[in-house]
Amino acid sequence: MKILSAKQLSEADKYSIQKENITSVELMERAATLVFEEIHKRLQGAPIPIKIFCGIGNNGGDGLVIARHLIQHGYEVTTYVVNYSDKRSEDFLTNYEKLKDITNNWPQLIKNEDSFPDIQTGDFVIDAMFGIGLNRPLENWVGKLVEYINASQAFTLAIDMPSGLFTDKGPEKNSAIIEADYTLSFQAPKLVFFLPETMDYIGELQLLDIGLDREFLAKLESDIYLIGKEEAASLYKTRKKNSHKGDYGRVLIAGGSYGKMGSVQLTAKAALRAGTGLCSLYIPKIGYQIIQTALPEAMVITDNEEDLITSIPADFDADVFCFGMGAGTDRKTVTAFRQFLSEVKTPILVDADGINILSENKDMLDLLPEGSVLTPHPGELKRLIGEWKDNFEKLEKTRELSEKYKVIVVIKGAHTFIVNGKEVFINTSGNPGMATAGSGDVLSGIITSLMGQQYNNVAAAVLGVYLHGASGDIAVRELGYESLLAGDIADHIGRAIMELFNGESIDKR
Ligand SMILES: NC(=O)C1=CN([C@@H]2O[C@H](COP(=O)(O)OP(=O)(O)OC[C@H]3O[C@@H](n4cnc5c(N)ncnc54)[C@H](OP(=O)(O)O)[C@@H]3O)[C@@H](O)[C@H]2O)[C@@H](O)CC1
Ligand SMILES: Nc1ncnc2c1ncn2[C@@H]1O[C@H](COP(=O)(O)OP(=O)(O)O)[C@@H](O)[C@H]1O
Ligand SMILES: [K+]
Repeated sequence: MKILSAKQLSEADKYSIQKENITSVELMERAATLVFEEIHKRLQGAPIPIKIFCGIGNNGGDGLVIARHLIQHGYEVTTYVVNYSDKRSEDFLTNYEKLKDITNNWPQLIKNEDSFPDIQTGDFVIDAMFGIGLNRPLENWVGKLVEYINASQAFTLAIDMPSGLFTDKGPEKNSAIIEADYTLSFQAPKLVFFLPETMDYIGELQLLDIGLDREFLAKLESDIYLIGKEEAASLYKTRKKNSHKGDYGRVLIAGGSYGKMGSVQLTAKAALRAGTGLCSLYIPKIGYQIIQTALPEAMVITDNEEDLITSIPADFDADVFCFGMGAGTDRKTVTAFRQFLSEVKTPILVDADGINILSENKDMLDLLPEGSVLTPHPGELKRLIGEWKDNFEKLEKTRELSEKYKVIVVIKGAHTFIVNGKEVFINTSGNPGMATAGSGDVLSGIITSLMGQQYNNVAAAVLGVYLHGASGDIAVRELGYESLLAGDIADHIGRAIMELFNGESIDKR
């Protein structure tokens, strides 16, 4: 699904109005009625005090429509107009009159701090103050009102987006933003819903299809895509009955050092679970017995050195190489990686200490084969691209790095971002149970495995990240967040692949 900007969404509104030959107030009625239906479905007429805070633009207009329907269905509603200026939008005014026509309980005006209403913890607050039209931070008493609502602890539903949040840029420091428990957003997801610094304001997210023109939406250009089950399933390649292990990739995973052999073991296990035909590991001598015992399906080659890696065989017959987990940054390992990069021809996946080595030796970035994949967590990314002022800048700097070195960068996080030049894919699977040691190693194994199975490298990264999160989601249902181990993520990859197709076994499709 495409992520659209505020400008594109307004254009889509305008186009759809023209094409369908409806008025903008009719579109508002349609959108806000959908919101009302969602609320009604859940509340089922419950006598909960509902307090709707409306701005004076079209987001406020939505709030007035929602108020009208709720009142007509017998709910206990108080409507407030946050009267920050006299410039009321036409559609707001139309719905203001319509609301006055059906109730004597007219909207109350809020004009300063003295007119803030009482809000109880058990109230249901609807935030219809500002949507995609916000163009500057909320100030003075309007900002204070937002903080007052947040402090109330009442359940808060944001319409289209939490008030105070911009659609296409990061918030200014200390600005007032509604901390929603739930956001019902129109038509398309907005980028800020997924960025680390703003995602917490959204609460749970639900998108409402308000029926904007499909052809127009399809033609809108966007480089940013949201990846869910449907998108992931479309990337999946079925297996042929007439095939053998050589068809599913020869993988070489190089890494590990004294005390860190678990990392490569997790990567190799994940690669095998994700379908790799032949998996070999290149590790220091110390790891030989550990790996052979823990993972009999993998083959092992050892370095001459006992505790760390001092060479990596670039001439090994592999479709894809993976380097970095648990490898350390000893001078000898840096030299080995440099030598390997100067010889290797196929794209590689670089994680963890591999990325740290690149950060400390930036000239080595030039040696990365085109289409290689880097999988930094934010700390590793910072070492690679330097500090950023907000997540929009982080994304821009990552795009520059990706374009300059022709590599795919996977920024790991609660929502992992896969950056391929200008293109960005945002993952939606995964859960906080996955914030556990080694889960990044498992991700590297899955992506490497798919690269080896002849997925193109971008598809491997996108599908790999989705499957990693989906495996974690399945494992957590059995184990709970706290108990989830990285190895459990690896163990559930098969189920995650099957769930792409609603649980059907897919090997004979
Ligand atoms: N047909 C459609 O288009 C549909 C639209 N829909 C709905 O419309 C919403 C967009 O509506 P919108 O464009 O009217 O913008 P909105 O978010 O209400 O705010 C604009 C107002 O805020 C003001 N303002 C801005 N920043 C401010 C600040 N910091 N402090 C104070 N004031 C500030 C700004 O004033 P100005 O900058 O001109 O002074 C203006 O008055 C969208 O999110 C969705 O909910 C749906 O019904 C579907 C159909
Ligand atoms: N809250 C979360 N929601 C979803 N995924 C998460 C969450 N926390 C961590 N993850 C995922 O877990 C992995 C952690 O990777 P990383 O930080 O490299 O861990 P490690 O180095 O211990 O292997 C990433 O893929 C990340 O996306
Ligand atoms: K809002």
